[in-house]
Amino acid sequence: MTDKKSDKAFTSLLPIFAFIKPYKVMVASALLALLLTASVNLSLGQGVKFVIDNGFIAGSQEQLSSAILILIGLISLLAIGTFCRFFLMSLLGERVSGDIRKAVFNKIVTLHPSYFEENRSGEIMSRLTTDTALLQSIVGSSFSMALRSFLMLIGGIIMLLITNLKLTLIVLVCVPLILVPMMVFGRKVRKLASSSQDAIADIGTYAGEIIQNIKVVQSYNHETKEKNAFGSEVEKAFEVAKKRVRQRSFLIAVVIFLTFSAISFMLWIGGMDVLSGKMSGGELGAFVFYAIMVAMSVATIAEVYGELQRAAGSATRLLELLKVKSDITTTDSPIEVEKSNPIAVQFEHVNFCYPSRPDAPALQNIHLSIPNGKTVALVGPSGAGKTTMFELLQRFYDPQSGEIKLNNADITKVDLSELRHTMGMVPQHPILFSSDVWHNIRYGKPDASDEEVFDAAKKAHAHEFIENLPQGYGSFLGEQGVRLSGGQKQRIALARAILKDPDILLLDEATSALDAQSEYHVQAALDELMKDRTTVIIAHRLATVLHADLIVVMDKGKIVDTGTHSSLIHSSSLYNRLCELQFDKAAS
Ligand SMILES: Nc1ncnc2c1ncn2[C@@H]1O[C@H](COP(=O)(O)OP(=O)(O)OP(=O)(O)O)[C@@H](O)[C@H]1O
Repeated sequence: MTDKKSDKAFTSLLPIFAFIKPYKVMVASALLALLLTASVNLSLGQGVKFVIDNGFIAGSQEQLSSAILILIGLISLLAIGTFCRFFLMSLLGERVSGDIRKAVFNKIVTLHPSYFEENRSGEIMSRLTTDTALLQSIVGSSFSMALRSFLMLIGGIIMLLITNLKLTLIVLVCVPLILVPMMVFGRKVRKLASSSQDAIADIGTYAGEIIQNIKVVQSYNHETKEKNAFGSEVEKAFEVAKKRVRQRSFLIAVVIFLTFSAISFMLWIGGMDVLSGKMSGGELGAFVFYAIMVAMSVATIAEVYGELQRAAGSATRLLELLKVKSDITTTDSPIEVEKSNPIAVQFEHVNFCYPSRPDAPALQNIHLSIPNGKTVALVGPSGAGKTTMFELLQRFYDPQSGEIKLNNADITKVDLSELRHTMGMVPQHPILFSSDVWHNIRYGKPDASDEEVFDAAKKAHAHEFIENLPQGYGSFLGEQGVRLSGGQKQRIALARAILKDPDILLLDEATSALDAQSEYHVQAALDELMKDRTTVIIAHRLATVLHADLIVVMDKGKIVDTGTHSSLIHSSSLYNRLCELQFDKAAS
């Protein structure tokens, strides 16, 4: 039963061969080196025999010298072969794990966003790093170790049988006697090692969260509390490690005792035979050599077996990830969006629930026309579904029913990258990468010239402050752009969108109030960006709704009213209330 289960587990390793296949020559050379080292290893036993019988026992200095020379020759061959095998296999392991990492990452970046809601990012990261590292050690060392040990085991047993039948039978009885306790303890150690790894991972997660939220920790004076909590996590990990270390030490002691006792027993029996003249001293030497080789091979195979089992788990997880199909794909024969500048947008009876909440409609029967070149403002209380409209427009999700059209072309039939190329999104919280200003603005158009970047920054009213940064456009902005103020981050994000020059602009306004000067700059940049473009804005500011051609009032996933500011202020009680709450009371 267990065997069947592990057989099944091992078959999950098979797809790795697809990644090894391109490196056939490397594998073949490594196997050749492996064969060489295994046969040299086996002939070393004969070398030992020769040295003892022809050198020591025969008492001939000359023969001893030539025997040692042959031995050194064999050892040199062994060294060269081992170098080739180790170098090629390790390189193959690195190469293959690199390829797997790339394949996994390439998959991840194309997956639909809801995949990341169902699967924790920490887990996906560990597939990319830990699981691939485990496969690297499998390809780079375990496979070749297992193969080498297998060859040596078979070869060793044959040599033992040739050398002395009686002693061989003793060895074959002794090996399991040593192996069984080793495997029992080994399994315990492995279990403890994996829980020890889990405990260390917990420590990492804990510290990561505290570092990320350090300001909250400090402002609530929670340093001591966090120190204690972290301390107890560390102690927990230590307790697990202590158990593991104890078991491991015990394992080593037992192995040493059993192995050397068995060798002593063999020497005793073999020594008796030598004394009675039934075998030569050299034969006994060679025999001990082969017996140790057989025992070591069996031990290695047992160890590698455990490792392969663990790797099978990793491989299964990785391959599962590689097999995931994105829910959002381009059809085989995509249609073109009729080119008109700007482009009109149409929501036709759209109904949508997030996959994680199939019973809670986020949008219900949304029917809305956004004429080309116009600005539409979405307003509504929190959770009304405004952001969801943007998510659907960019096809991060597809609606369960209804259609969204750009110039009458259903967006699910349009090429996905073409669709996203058409749109430019400026999120409420600008997303900046830990890099310099160049990289962050060029994200909108990677091949933009320096002049184009300057131009976009100027239009976004960002050029001046960027020039004043310590290294100008080459200034590093820190993780998530921590080295910039809120208004500055927004203007960088706007410059990025200006550089992209999209047909449709999706703008999620910042809710946090900017100071008058930043507000002026951001508004001026926005005016520039919205000129002659179809624009949808999630509006939080009075200036925006006043300028909008159409205001769409949303609540609980539905459109409740549409109109202009002056009409809605009379006709829509919700809009009226929102204005009072959100905008300046006097103005509304
Ligand atoms: N990824 C998600 N998975 C499940 N439900 C979601 C997800 N994102 C949003 N929702 C739910 O969908 C509904 C609409 O959310 P949405 O973010 O569109 O509202 P919003 O109008 O943009 O609100 P806010 O102004 O607060 O940003 C809410 O009830 C929200 O809880």
